[in-house]
Amino acid sequence: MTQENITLNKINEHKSVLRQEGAEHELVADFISENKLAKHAIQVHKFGGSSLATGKCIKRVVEIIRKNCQLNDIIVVSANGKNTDSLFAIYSLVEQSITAQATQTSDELTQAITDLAEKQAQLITEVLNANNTKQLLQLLSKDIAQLTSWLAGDIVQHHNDILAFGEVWSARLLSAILNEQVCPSNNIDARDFLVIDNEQNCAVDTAISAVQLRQRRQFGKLAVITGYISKDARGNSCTLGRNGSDYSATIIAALVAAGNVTLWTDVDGIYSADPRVVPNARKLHRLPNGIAKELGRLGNPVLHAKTLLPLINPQSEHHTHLHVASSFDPDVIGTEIGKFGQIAKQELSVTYLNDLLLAQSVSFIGETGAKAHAEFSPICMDDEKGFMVITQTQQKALSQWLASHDVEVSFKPVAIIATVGHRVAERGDIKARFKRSLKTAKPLNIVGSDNRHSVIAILPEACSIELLNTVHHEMTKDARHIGLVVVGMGNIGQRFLELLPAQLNKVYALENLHLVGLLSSKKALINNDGIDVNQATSLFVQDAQTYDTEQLISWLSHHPYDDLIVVDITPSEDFSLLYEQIFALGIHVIGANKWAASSSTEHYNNLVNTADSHNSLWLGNTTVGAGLPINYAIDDLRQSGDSISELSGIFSGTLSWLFETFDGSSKFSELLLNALAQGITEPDPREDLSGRDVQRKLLILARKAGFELALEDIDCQNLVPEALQSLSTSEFLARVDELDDYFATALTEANSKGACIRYVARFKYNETTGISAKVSLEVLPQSDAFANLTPCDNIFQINSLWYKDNPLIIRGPGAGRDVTAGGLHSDLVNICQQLAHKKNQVKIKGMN
Ligand SMILES: Nc1ncnc2c1ncn2[C@@H]1O[C@H](COP(=O)(O)OP(=O)(O)O)[C@@H](O)[C@H]1O
Ligand SMILES: N[C@@H](CC(=O)OP(=O)(O)O)C(=O)O
Repeated sequence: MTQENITLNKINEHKSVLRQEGAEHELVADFISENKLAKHAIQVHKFGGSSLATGKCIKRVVEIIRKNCQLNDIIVVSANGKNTDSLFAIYSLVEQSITAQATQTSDELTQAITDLAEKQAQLITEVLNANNTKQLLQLLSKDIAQLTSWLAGDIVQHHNDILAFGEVWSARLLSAILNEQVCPSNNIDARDFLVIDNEQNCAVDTAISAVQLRQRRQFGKLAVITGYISKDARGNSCTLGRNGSDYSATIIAALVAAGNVTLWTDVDGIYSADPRVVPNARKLHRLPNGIAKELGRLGNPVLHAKTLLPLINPQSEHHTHLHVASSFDPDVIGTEIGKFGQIAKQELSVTYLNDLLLAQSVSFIGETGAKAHAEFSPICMDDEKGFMVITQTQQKALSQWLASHDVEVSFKPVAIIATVGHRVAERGDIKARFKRSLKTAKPLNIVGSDNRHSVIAILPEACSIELLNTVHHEMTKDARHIGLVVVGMGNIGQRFLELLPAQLNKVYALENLHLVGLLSSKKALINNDGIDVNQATSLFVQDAQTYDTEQLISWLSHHPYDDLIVVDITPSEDFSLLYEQIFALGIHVIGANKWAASSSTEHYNNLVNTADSHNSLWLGNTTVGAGLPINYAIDDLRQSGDSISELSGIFSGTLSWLFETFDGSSKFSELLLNALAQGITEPDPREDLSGRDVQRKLLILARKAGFELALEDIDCQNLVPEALQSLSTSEFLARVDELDDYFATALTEANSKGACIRYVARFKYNETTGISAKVSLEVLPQSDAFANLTPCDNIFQINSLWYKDNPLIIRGPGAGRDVTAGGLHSDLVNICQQLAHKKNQVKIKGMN
């Protein structure tokens, strides 16, 4: 949200330069016209009552504005905390006292007004400097006098004027603190520009409202506008209904063609059920417009039913993004509401509404039913059975409407619980699950909504928290969307991708895994709506774009998945240096890349700690022995209580091939060139002969086994003589026969004792002598387990408390396309299985 913004300070600087140049006039026109350029489009930020409830909250909001806004943005505010509730309560005290003619209420009323005034005064005093405090307290006391006088008069006439105080005070206070601490700001009462038809339909007169808003905004000042309130054509105060400030924000966004609306609240997004009472609710990262609209209609408090209306205008080419974020945790990515592909459409939510009425009448059948539907937009309706579910406030109007048709109606109190998701009313499997989960609630009826995005059960009693949790669990128990990013489009990367479609089809644990990123060192193809796994490589070739690390980290920081797994199939040290940032974002890594796991002790420990503290998983079975389950075996022994004392074996497929094949019948150099031609060695065979690769692998395994050591703690015999070490590859290959004498002698000597030569890795731990580790050419008896391998095979031998005299041995191909890509798939399944047991964490202020 912050990236494209110019900070207020920068704008101010820019403005003062332009002012000196006498160019302010152009700038005014520039900023105030409805600018449709994405980078400069106006952003609307709406702060709900919960975000403005206390002095501390307000200061947090000021900080969000300082960081995220520019001067032509618009702030919309709700009443501080529960002030609207208090104003409603005060109003009904007066109503009651009028009907009951009771005198006692007047004390209660005085107390309620005093409490409200004191609370507001305390907020003012807490956040403003002395001068502004004085000024705002004077205005507050004038308002309280006005409120008291309205309450003593015709309260019905002033109903909305009374309710409006909450937003008026809140906007005035926020604007004052911004003026004092951040930037010039003007406080606008929406009743000065926002004209609606009537309170029932809240249809906005956009032409007049847009012109009046333009007149009210002042160049160079950040506008703070009251939410919730408006006026009718005669200038009377109106409200947009409870929670209506969200709707105010989107109306204003449409009036100024804003690029973005952020609804700042106390929860970090929209959840699959009310997170205050459903602890396992899932955050919906990307909510399709139609589903959001249906959720608002069916009771989701974060989304007022009308919020989306101003933003979904099929005639307009302009598109405004809508976000929900938490002002208590502004850096957490919230929910984005918009147009999304298949993955976002798979999410299900559960919502409920109590205090409704089931109206039954024959005139809800057929043609009159269609008319009733158009007139009342019921929660749900069945025009064959002749019933509709409406709100209590609609009862009177519906009765009158039916009376004019001369038909009878019966009303019964009911509640609804609904499962909401893309076209769920057409999904037999979802309807069946929903029905099963409702068994004990004995619903009166279950109907699909007109827009097909919900299945609604009509309940004879209020929806209990228990029922909500049961239904939610049943509908979402399998849901967890995991994004997969594959980095490295080389030989193994390609094979990994080739195997992916079949894996996704046959492995249950991968059910909700979606390929969303493909990266080479220079290009990236990223698609949050999923990349077709059957065409991954060709789509990459066709559509990948150049990228840099900053862009990559920014995308990783904002990904919309429950979990993201990065599979690093590169040999790149540079990429391994990003692991720490990746882990810090809670992203999991499967690394075939050896750099990170064999980096310096300090770096490695940092990585492990960062991954641990952010619940990021790190698997790297293929760093050693390709697909052979050596890392898993070591992990398993450690976790089971065994302690490993020795690790040894032949860890290099290349050196295994060379020494298994070298029998003296041809020169060592001939064999080496042959291996190079077959692709058995690295392009520069010295990388294999240096022993560094084996040294790194031994370090990785020893660390896995729980020992703290560094690369330097492992003695490494370089099989390349010093004279050949610093040559270019071609120079080395031209002089490769200089290796022959050494290996011929070593082989002859070994053979004379009935032994052979092998390049062996050995790690040993002894309580008294400590750690000893080396990788070197050894002379081994022909009977040794390491002596008789199929060329290219690896062998790993573990000695431990449990495998003392007769060691545990794992042996098999230690390199190759299929086994390595297969090993990576095995890590992938393993991570997905672990994630299936992970609990969600709902972030709500006060709850965690
Ligand atoms: N499905 C849901 N997803 C997110 N929040 C929900 C949901 N259902 C209920 N809530 C609750 O709605 C509250 C937000 O209500 P709202 O009145 O919009 O707040 P604000 O004061 O910011 O306007 C949050 O505290 C949240 O706990
Ligand atoms: N203050 C009004 C309007 C509103 O939208 O408030 P909030 O954003 O706190 O839900 C109400 O309580 O209904």
